[in-house]
Amino acid sequence: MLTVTDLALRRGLFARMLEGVSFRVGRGEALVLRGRNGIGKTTLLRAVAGLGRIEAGRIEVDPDAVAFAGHLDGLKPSLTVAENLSFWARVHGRPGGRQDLVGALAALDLAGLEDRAAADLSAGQRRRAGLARLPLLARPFWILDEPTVTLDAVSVALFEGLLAGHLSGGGAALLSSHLPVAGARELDLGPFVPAPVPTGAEERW
Ligand SMILES: Nc1ncnc2c1ncn2[C@@H]1O[C@H](COP(=O)(O)OP(=O)(O)OP(=O)(O)O)[C@@H](O)[C@H]1O
Repeated sequence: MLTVTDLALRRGLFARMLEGVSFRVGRGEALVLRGRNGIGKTTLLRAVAGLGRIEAGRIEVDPDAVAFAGHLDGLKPSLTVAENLSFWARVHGRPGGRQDLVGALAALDLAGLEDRAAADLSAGQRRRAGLARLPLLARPFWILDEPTVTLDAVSVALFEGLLAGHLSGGGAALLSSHLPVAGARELDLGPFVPAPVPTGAEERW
């Protein structure tokens, strides 16, 4: 479902990172990116989601298969939970009527919170509202940036159940997490390797 070949990325103008990264994620698989703070996990996830610049290499994935739940929850604070989910459904070409949200709200234990403004949610509730787009959009490839941050043990178990159901239904996922994720393979992005100085630069200096 995803093939990444010899990838190098850049964030901003000067910060080059992650040279020669290659991996595949197939149906029924989850792969967790591991590495120190700042190594480039978010940058890599954003690139796979089509949100970042590729310095070298190739990313092969069907963009219409992707549902991205980023490090920030992507919720507009002044809108209610239901309005936020409706917005996300419609942006992805799905119906976003009240009835269409029921399953996703239940899956993330948000029933009863649908009319609360996102600004008034607790951190864990906000994270669950951000993750509710996954069952809502029903897309086969999930890209998740630290999905369990701020979740309590019950909510982590809820998320793991959701992920397990997604994988057993033929879906796939690429995640970053500093915590273990049940049933997932891991890719250690290793130590940061500075980019080589471009040929000829020494003479100019
Ligand atoms: N907009 C930006 N412009 C320039 N550099 C940036 C920008 N955003 C992030 N960076 C840098 O890019 C590097 C990779 O950041 P990234 O967020 O991908 O790391 P990460 O592995 O996800 O870290 P963490 O575990 O802390 O979430 C960091 O050194 C960071 O400071």
